Amino acid sequence: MLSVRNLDVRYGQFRAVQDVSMEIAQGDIVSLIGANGAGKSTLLRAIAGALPVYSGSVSFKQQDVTQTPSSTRVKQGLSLVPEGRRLFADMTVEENLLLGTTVKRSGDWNIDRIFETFPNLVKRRHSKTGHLSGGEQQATAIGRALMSNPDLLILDEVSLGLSPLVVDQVYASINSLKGAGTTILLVEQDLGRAISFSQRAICMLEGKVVLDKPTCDTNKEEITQAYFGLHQSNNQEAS
Ligand SMILES: Nc1ncnc2c1ncn2[C@@H]1O[C@H](COP(=O)(O)OP(=O)(O)OP(=O)(O)O)[C@@H](O)[C@H]1O
Repeated sequence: MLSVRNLDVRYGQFRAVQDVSMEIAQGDIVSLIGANGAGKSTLLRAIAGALPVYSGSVSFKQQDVTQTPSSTRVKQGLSLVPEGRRLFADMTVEENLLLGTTVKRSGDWNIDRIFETFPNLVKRRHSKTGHLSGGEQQATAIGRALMSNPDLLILDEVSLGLSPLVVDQVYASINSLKGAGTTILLVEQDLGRAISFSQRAICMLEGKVVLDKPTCDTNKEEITQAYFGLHQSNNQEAS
């Protein structure tokens, strides 16, 4: 589904993402973990085409998309829910959701199914998103991405700014996507949740991937070590 090879992304001279490679297969659920500033958002934005790549490549469904505009990647089935949600505050929930259909990809997602998946949005259907709670905004942002019927859904910090209860609700909704076969790459800071929700954990430190393992083969301690740089090399077995 996604193949990232030796990716470098820079802000001026600063290498925010350094020599990152990863392969994500169809149906994989992958959590991206790392401290503030580790390069997670930069990597996700580069994969989605929102940031130019300095070197390396991104392939999506066997096609090199390294130089492809983000709008074309959405049409191809790659959708990013960015950190901070980026909704149109003066438009209603329904209007924001309908924006997701402008790419006209066929699939099972339509506005009725979004409201079934996120029942907390039903009563807010005609409210401007600027007036919504954080959880409602997050659900709208995820719903808008789903309206494009993505094959790969990338979620940057779904839990950011939400209360634990609302995070549970958002995850319960995302959980229903697993059954639908959608491939998901998400940033999750809660290691327990990352391990229980996803099949694979990728940890970044200072722009590099320092751990990439199936969650059944790792644990909180090993990921914590990688997170703080106590883990020496990628894919190193815990001793
Ligand atoms: N527009 C920018 N210009 C210059 N440097 C930037 C820019 N955006 C991010 N950076 C730097 O790049 C590095 C990686 O940032 P990035 O936002 O990708 O990290 P992150 O892992 O997503 O962090 P967080 O969890 O805080 O969102 C940081 O050192 C950050 O300061």
